[in-house]
Amino acid sequence: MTASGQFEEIDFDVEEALALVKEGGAPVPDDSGSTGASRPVPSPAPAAGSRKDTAEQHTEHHTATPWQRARAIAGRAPRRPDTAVSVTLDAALGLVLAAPLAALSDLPSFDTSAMDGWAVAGPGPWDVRAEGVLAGHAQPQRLTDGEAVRIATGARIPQDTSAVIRSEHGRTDEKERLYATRDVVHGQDIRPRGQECRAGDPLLPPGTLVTPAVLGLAAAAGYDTVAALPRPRAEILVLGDELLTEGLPHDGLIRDALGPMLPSWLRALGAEVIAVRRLGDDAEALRKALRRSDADLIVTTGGTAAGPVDHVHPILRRLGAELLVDGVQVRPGHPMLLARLKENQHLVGLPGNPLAAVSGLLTLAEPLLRTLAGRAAPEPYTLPLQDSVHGHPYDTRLVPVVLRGERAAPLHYNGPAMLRGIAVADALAVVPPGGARPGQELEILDLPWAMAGIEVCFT
Ligand SMILES: Nc1nc2c(c(=O)[nH]1)N[C@H]1C(S)=C(S)[C@@H](COP(=O)(O)OP(=O)(O)OC[C@H]3O[C@@H](n4cnc5c(N)ncnc54)[C@H](O)[C@@H]3O)O[C@H]1N2
Ligand code: MOO
Repeated sequence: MTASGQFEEIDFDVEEALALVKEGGAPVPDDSGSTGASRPVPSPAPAAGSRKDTAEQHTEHHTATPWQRARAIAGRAPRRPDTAVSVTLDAALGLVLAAPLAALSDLPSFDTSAMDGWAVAGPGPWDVRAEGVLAGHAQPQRLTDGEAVRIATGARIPQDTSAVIRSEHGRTDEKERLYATRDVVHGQDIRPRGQECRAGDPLLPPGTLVTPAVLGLAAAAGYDTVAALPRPRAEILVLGDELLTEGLPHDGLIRDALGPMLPSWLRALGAEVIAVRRLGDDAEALRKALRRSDADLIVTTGGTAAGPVDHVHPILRRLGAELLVDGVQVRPGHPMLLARLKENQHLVGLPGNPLAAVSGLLTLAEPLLRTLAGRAAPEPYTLPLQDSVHGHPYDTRLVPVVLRGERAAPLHYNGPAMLRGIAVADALAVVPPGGARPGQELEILDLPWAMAGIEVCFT
């Protein structure tokens, strides 16, 4: 069935009909000179004479967004307001704090011994008490001058203690009298209550990424749950009749490489993947899936070009979606697209060629998910290139590289349909139009397991 055949056969609902009526005359959102790419989805094949601006629309349709600008547009997606959730510590890793983390108690919450040894009072030698003090025990009896008590690291300091002597810096005689083998400084090896913070002290601002260390700090400061921004919810729609989910390729059919790859890739970028659906090349199934989805981000694979079964553009148009990015000046992956389906719902259309899809993930999905999850952009960095890389005459290239010492070595097997290069890569190098020579500094995009690997392990 052709795309246009499907177009006529399927029934319209009111919103879709309105979207079509508005087509060509739909309001072009004010991009304030910032995106230069925000526009209604143009018709792939407008009827002759139906629009005066056909030629202009056609030209615009083929105006791809520069790579940096496409990333910036994706990174400006508005977050749902007031979406903070209370999350138990074991589920908070990789999220971003939605509220300041203030200490719920003093840290430490009591004067505590920093070392195993003796707590002593006054000048030595000291009589050592029969019973020692261990961590987690109730408040020990106060010391009197000339008295010592064996004490464990983390145990409560008895009142009137003047110092702690480490076990290796003291010796006892047969009468249990303690002698210091080094000078004793008043207060040594005692961690006073509130040394790190007082109850109410601000510890971390909102927007902090919850790392393993943040979980430890939150627990130490008395938290069972934290207020965090939820993971953006992503749904994956895999398009293509030619895809097999198991076994060897045969008879023109190929294995689906994206269905197995995308969920963990999106998780690594901070998303919660709520569904993976295989829709074949069925325009109506795509339309229904888009209408039904309540995901924050829908990722489609394939069908972005202008072939007879490339349904993404026509269906977005039918649904009245707003194309924010329609093609990007990047290789591979130039047919990638970003659309707003409705308020707080975006679609990233990844090209079907697998490395082109990776390029789309890092160009559009990464900044979008980062913004939705409230995470800050990583600090950009460059590395010198080890060997020369051919460039595209006009477009940016993303080339898989391994990081060797202080250099980025480009990998072979970097064609749009190939995954051999990226499978052993540490990162992608951003190659400017025209190419790059050995020693040239190139921007490096880390792969998400290097950038935010904690999410990969824990979701
Ligand atoms: N006339 C033109 N044709 C094409 C152009 C162009 O500019 N003009 N661009 C080419 C480029 S570049 C790409 S990339 C593709 C993008 O095509 P689609 O997004 O429509 O993707 P498909 O046609 O569905 O598939 C392309 C290719 O990838 C294979 N594929 C698809 N899905 C998967 C999957 N899940 N796992 C593995 N491989 C997949 C599919 O079989 C095709 O071989 O368009 C070019 N054409
Ligand atoms: O996106 Mo295509 O080559 O650039 O595969």
